[in-house]
Amino acid sequence: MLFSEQNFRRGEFSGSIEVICGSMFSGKTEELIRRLKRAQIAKLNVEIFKPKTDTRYDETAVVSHDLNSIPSTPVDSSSAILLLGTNTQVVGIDEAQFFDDELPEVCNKLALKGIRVVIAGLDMDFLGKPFGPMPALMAIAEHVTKVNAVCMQCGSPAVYSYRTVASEAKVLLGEKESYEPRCRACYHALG
Ligand SMILES: Nc1ncnc2c1ncn2[C@@H]1O[C@H](COP(=O)(O)OP(=O)(O)O)[C@@H](O)[C@H]1O
Ligand SMILES: Cc1cn([C@H]2C[C@H](O)[C@@H](COP(=O)(O)O)O2)c(=O)[nH]c1=O
Ligand SMILES: [Zn+2]
Repeated sequence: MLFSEQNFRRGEFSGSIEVICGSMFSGKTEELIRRLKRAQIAKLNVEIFKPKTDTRYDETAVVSHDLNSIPSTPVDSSSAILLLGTNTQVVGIDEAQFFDDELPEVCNKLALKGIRVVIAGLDMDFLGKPFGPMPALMAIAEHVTKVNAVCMQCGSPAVYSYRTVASEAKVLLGEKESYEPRCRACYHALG
């Protein structure tokens, strides 16, 4: 399924929520960008948001590890997403794990206004625990897509983000210098 369709109910567009989740390097951002660019090609009004704190590759754009990118608006809370333009038809949100607990309700309000909401985020933190608002978003979504990276130890499908540096902080921005994707067996072999 290409997720480019709008739902119809009684002849009017109705909104929906799609979640793309997985470990680091699993292709979440690429899949988000792919769906949003298709919506732009379909001439829909698309607005894209990311947390202001995520400055890893760019202050404003959403950028994948392969440096595919799409312009976005950095916001410091989920409620700011509700201030979008009145003719917005599709909303994209990247790094959803870093948002506050109000994000699911914000997305629900957008979907009830007829907006298609596409969200990407880490389902688990480096400890293998559910990350921020992601479990609640997955619960209320019409569609959940879980993507896998490649385990850097054995080449199997990877669902965990293993932290390779000494830090217990839940939030530690980084890429390959600080994390590697691992499969279940390699992650639990404790390094
Ligand atoms: N171990 C890995 N497994 C899969 N992809 C990887 C890996 N390391 C680097 N990549 C690259 O990362 C890209 C995915 O980047 P991105 O969409 O930004 O991932 P995510 O948002 O899930 O962190 C892949 O297309 C691939 O080129
Ligand atoms: C596992 C984990 C990750 N992070 C940070 C590291 C990156 O900056 C982002 C994830 O980016 P990606 O697009 O999914 O590659 O999150 C973190 O702060 N804490 C963690 O436990
Ligand atoms: Zn492995």
